Amino acid sequence: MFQAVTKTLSVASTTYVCRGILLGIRHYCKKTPTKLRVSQALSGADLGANVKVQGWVRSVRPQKANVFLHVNDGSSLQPLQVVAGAELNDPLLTFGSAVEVTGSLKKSPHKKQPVELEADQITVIGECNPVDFPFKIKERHGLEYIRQFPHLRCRTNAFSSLLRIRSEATTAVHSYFRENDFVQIHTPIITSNDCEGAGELFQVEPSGPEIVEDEYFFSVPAFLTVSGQLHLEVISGAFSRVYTFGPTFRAENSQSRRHLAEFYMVEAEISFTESIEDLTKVMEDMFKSATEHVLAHCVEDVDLFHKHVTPGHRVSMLKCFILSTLRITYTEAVDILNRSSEKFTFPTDWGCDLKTEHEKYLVKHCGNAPVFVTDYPYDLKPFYARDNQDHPERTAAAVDLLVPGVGELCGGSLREERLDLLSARLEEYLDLRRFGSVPHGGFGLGFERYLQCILGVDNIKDVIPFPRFSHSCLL
Ligand SMILES: NC(=O)C[C@H](N)C(=O)O
Repeated sequence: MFQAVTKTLSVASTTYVCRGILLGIRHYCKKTPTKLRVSQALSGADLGANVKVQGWVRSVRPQKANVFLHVNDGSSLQPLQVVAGAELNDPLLTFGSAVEVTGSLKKSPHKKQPVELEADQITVIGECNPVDFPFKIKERHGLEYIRQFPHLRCRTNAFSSLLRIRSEATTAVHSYFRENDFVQIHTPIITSNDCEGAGELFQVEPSGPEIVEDEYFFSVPAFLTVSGQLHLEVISGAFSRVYTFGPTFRAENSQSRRHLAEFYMVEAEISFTESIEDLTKVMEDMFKSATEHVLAHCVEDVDLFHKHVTPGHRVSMLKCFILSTLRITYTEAVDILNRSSEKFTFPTDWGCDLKTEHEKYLVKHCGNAPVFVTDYPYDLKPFYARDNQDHPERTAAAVDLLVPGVGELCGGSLREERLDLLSARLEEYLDLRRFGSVPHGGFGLGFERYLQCILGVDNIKDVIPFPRFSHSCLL
């Protein structure tokens, strides 16, 4: 069609048409700049290109002839510097406003900021009144302050770093399991069992007028899961390595800095595991591998935390990561506590539960590094933990990982696979042991506590996007 038309034109007019087309293409190219994320723009791969960047203004510095902006879109800690002629300045260009900038990417003379965007158009997409905005340009706001604004704290450097690290740590956990031949199982959120038997359950029932009184929706009482362990144990009867990583719920009426009503738990179950050391080794490897991954992939974000948000944390975090983790038995732990000159509030006799003050002391005693405590008194552990059948003290093949600043991060046990021993303890668990039962073990790791641990964050509410705890369900 195009050829047929041009054939009828004179040479001059053909040239004219071609030039027109070329100009049209150029015009079209200019009109459709490549859309880039801030991280892509900063990588320097598109120097000289006509690009469009969308994000939120992190700073505005008007000068005589120019206005300088920092724009970020959550893809990197570093914002993109935008340089525009003073004529593009606009009173609506304020800290927190959402903008779209088009222009060309240039090499910048500043070492810290190697790429900048020379703007030829800036559009304010969403206004932000800086007087009402809770964060101010040059102020460093503490985690406690920004926690009051759950809908806006992702705009701060600290929390946006946290979210990127959290995402990368999630990938790291999945990578570890994938590389080690585990199969991921989606265990249910709604369940009729209370795995731990600890009674910290949220009951699930529909709301609304259709509810028939005295009738359960599922015909039996149903709850939000407190642990995926029992479902993993079912699957581990056919798959020797399984894991799950999802939301977990505990109705603990606690406002502590280590508890949430909704948190993420990493749980694994490994068949043909015969010693607590084999299980401990998997916990240790996962912990190290995930931390190594986070350190390698989130250099700037982790640095921000260790330098500004939780200064001084780096050393102990690196220790957690580099050293192989100490192992002590519960009996040794109690000996350490009893030999110390520390005055504890709670008793430290053999058989007593280890309280936060004890865990803190043990971690300090072990050089402010993580420590695995194994072989707890049988009566302290849930019904499924394997009886070590030792004397005179009876212990269970269970292990907890204690870490600086957080206390218990991870807990696991060999599961009692011997039907006769278990039958004395719990009727319902028995069918899992009737058909091809094998020695196995598993563990659960509180993902938020892990983040607290590697970043040195004191309060668990600061490492989850939307914290839920008693009397608080904001947003
Ligand atoms: N999967 C596990 O071993 C975790 C353990 N059931 C807990 O909830 O702490």
